[in-house]
Amino acid sequence: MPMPPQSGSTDRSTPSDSLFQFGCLAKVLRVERVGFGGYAIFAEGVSRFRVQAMLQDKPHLLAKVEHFVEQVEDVNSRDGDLLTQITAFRELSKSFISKMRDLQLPDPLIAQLSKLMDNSKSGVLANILVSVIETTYEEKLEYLSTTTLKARLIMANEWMTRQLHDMNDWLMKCLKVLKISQQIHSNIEGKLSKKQREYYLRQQLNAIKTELGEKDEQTQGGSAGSAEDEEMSELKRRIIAARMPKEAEAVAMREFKRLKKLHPSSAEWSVSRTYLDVVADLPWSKHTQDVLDISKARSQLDGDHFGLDNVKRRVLEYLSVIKVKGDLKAPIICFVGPPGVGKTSLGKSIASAMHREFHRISLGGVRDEADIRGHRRTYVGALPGLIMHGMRKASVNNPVILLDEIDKTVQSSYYGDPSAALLEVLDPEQNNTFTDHYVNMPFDLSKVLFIATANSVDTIPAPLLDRMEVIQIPGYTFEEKLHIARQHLLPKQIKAHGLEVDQVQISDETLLKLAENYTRESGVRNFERKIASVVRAKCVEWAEFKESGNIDNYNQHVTEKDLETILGLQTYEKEIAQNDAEAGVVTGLAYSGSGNGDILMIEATYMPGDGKLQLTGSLGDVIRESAQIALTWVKAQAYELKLTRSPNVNLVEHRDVHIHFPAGAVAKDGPSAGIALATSIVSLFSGKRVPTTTAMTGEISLRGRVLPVGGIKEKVLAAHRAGIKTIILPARNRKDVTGDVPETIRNSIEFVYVQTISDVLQAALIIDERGMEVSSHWIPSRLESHL
Ligand SMILES: Nc1ncnc2c1ncn2[C@@H]1O[C@H](COP(=O)(O)OP(=O)(O)OP(=O)(O)O)[C@@H](O)[C@H]1O
Repeated sequence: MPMPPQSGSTDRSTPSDSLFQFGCLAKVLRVERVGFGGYAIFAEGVSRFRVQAMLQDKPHLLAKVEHFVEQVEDVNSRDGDLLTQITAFRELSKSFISKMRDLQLPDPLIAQLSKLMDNSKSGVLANILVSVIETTYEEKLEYLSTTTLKARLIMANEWMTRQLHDMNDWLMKCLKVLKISQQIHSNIEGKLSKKQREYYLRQQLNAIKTELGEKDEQTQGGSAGSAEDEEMSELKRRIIAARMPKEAEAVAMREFKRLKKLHPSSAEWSVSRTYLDVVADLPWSKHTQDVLDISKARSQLDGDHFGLDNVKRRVLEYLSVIKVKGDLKAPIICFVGPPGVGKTSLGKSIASAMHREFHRISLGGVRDEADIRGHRRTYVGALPGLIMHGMRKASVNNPVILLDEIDKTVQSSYYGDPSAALLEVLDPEQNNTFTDHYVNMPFDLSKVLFIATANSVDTIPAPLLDRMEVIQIPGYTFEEKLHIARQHLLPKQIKAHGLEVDQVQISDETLLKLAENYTRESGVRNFERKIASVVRAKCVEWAEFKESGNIDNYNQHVTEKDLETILGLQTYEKEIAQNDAEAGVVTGLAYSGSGNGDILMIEATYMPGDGKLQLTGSLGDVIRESAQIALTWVKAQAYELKLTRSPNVNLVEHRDVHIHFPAGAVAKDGPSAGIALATSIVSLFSGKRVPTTTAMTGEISLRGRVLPVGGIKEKVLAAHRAGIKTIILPARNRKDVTGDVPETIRNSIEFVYVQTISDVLQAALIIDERGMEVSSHWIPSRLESHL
């Protein structure tokens, strides 16, 4: 039904007489309850109409009307006057926008208004603008009753020109325009977000308050009571409470002011808000009080970890220096060792010994510099890097941060070099002004105690390694594992399963068998898992007996037989000792990048051919070159080694040699198989065999010298686990054996230290074709006399 355009009609007895003859047909979009008993109606104008005849007064007005279809502007129109008016109106609209910019209205508001201007026909736009600019009531009625577009534009242009002179008063009206435009261009129902509605309502409220003179415009942003304002003041409070350095606080406050000006529904608003949240959360000045009691730290480390005496001593020295010197400008310590030897848990112990917060950052697989240093805020979904994230999590500026698996970062990828970003973090001279790309302000990391862990130093970039003090944590012997299990792992697992310590009892022999037969690792992680399986099985047993009321029949002892029932048949055995020796087969020792030692079988054979060397078993370049060197050396020494009858005969003239490293799926590399390769070739051609209980490691040079290699302790432990009785090692590795290898192992293995490959052959090839020991005298290389 048409609505009277004059809601304030005074003469109710003859309504039809007091009504204006023109009206506006409107579509009701929404009716809302406003306060007590009041309603707000949101309506969208559809078209003009004129009353032709009043048909009825009561119970409601009924009239016969004539509708006017809105005249649409036609750019091809021949009416020059109309086109002039349209152009003038468009110009005025532009001035309107630029005036709004001058008034520094929020950018999103201006953007939306210009969009509306670009997309709306001049007629529609004129209707909107005339309804909000200052016009008299009569002028409004005149506008309503004007049905031609040209006439209406003439009026709009005149009034807008008038209005533009006093644009300041328009400030609030502009907001109204925006609201109207939104209602026209979107289906209001459900489309306006809660925040948008809140924003518009608050703007209206402010306008009303300004009208009533209750408050001035400056204070409009801070109206108390509104949830959003409370949120903003809370944010401001947090920024101030963070007690940032002066410059940082100035940046944060500037951002905060910008945030206040932004529209809450804009993307920029949430970006800015998240940023301020992060910045306010960072522990700029919060820290915990260090408690550096060296004797307490010692007992904490002893209580948490068995053995590792060298490591603990070094850690205590480190802590003492911090205590005496009072700052952390000591090199960052890096624990290097195979998996499961307690590197991470040592870091935790250090943190609790110092009463500091602990946070672990896993660097495994990090390949992007931005992972460390964050993304610039201009990126969609930008976040701070791992370091700042860690600081936010730790919520104090002096935590212990463990950079786990620092050797596993991907170096120099397409996305930048993460280790380059770590250089700044780890340099005590530079890290007091670490700048994350996201936070974009310097943050002081100098109070943080960084500890790094790695499985091997080989893959740590040299500049990074240079900033760290490496502390090696080698693998454990079975005896050590037994003690760790007895003192730590078993009680820990029993407790974790809700049992009492005396409810699961395992003898030392059984525990040792568990370690020897079911695990083959340098650390104790798998061992702990197996212990957990055993305890779990006992837990089930105990629960079943309890349920059946036969708790007295529960047997807390775990025997070796039980291990087989619970864990199945033993997974590993000392297989080496039981194999038969064969010509061309030699046991080498390997040290993998993950820090584990292992035995490495080498098999050689020959067949008719023309002297080619074939190598298989996933081999890298270095190990291939070692094989070439070994073959060249053997060919050069063939006569002296009694492999050929004359010095002029080529050992492999009519033969191809094939050397294979079983476990072909496992990649192998490095020079340390050199002496084993040479020995296997000599064994192949001489028919003399190497006992299966003899293993060897060492690099060879073309002149037959044996050069030292790394990973000795790991290799020796692996050999011991595999049942090796004799190990042939380079003489220059003697110090590694005496220094690192536990005495019990040193006593159970015979070590033969060698200078040349001739020494190796002498020590290794002691079984002839008939299985009898020979004491052949190997003639040293002619070249050696020149050494
Ligand atoms: N000497 C030890 N004394 C007591 N428990 C130990 C010892 N060494 C290792 N552990 C235990 O072994 C488990 C594995 O240790 P942790 O996770 O620290 O290994 P890691 O060296 O950091 O391994 P990775 O290199 O795979 O990260 C932990 O439960 C830890 O408490």
